[in-house]
Amino acid sequence: MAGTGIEPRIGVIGGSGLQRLLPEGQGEELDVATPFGPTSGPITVGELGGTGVAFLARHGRGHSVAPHEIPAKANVWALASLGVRAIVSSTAVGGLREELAPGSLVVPDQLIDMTRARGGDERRDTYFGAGVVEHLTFADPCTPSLVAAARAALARIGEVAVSPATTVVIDGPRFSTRAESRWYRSLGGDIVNMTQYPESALAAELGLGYVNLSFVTDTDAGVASAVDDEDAVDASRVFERLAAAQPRIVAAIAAIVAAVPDDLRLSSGIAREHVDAVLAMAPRVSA
Ligand SMILES: CSC[C@H]1O[C@H](OP(=O)(O)O)[C@H](O)[C@@H]1O
Ligand SMILES: Nc1ncnc2[nH]cnc12
Repeated sequence: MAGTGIEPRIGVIGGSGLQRLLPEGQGEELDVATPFGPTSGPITVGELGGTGVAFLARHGRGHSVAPHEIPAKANVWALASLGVRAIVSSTAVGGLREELAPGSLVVPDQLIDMTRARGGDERRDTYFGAGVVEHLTFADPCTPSLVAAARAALARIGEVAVSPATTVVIDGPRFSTRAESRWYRSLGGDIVNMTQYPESALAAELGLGYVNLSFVTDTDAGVASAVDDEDAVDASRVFERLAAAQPRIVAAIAAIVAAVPDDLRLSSGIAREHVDAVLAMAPRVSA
C-alpha cells in the first residue's frame, strides 16, 4: 500500500503520448526499486473513477527511454509488487490494413513476437530459469475476459474498437521496411508495434491480467501506406496525432480500468510459489 492509503488494483502502462493519467497534482509518486534495476520512471498511485491505479509511463518522463531500452522486467515486477491484479496498457501502433486508418482504436487479442532481444537484457522475456523451470501457457497473450470487457466498455462511451486483432511486435527503434510491412500483413498481422512484447508475457508470468488499447497513428510502410502516402509512418506525425488524441485515449483507458472485474481470476498454469519466489526477490537499489 502506498502512503496515500490507496491500494492500486490496476496497473496502467502509458505508451507513447500518454505521459500522465491522473490530473496534475493528484496521486503519489513512487520510485520502486526492483531486482531488475530501475523502472522507466516514477509510478503514480492514485484513484481513477474510484479505482486504485498505479500509472507508469513506459518511455519515462519526456519519452527518454527508447523501445529497445524499456526495462520491462523491472516495470512489470514493480507494478506487481504494488499489488495490482491486472495491467491495462496503451500503445501507439501502425495499421497494416487499409481499414485501420490513423485514429482507429484497436483492442488486440493476439500477437506475433518478431523481437530478437536486440536491446539486450531489457528485452529478456522471462523471470524464470536458474533452477526454476516454468513454461508459460501463452495462447492468449491478452486476457480474454478483459478483452471482452474492454470492447464493451469502449462501446459504452461511443468508441468502436477493432477487436479481435493481432499485433506484430518488432524490436525497433527503427520502423519497418515496405517488404517487412507487407510480410507482417501476410502473416496475419493487423497492427505493428514495438512494446507489447515482452511486457504481456512478463505480466502473465506474474499471474497478472493484461489488456491493451492500441491507437493507430499511421499505416506503417506497406500496402496501406501505398494507398495514401500521407499516412506512411513518420515519428513527428505520430507524436502530433498522439498529442491531439490524448483526451480520447485517457477517456478510453479510464473506461477500460472501470470495467476490470473485482474478482479477476487467472490461471496461467504457473506454480504460485514460483510467482511468489520472483516477487520475493530483493530489490536492487540502483547507484
Ligand atoms: C513514437 S513512434 C514509435 C514508438 O511508439 C510506440 O510506443 P508505445 O508502444 O510505447 O506506445 C512504439 O512501440 C514505439 O516505441
Ligand atoms: N508503424 C509503426 N511500427 C512500429 N511501432 C509503431 N508505433 C506507432 N507506429 C508504429
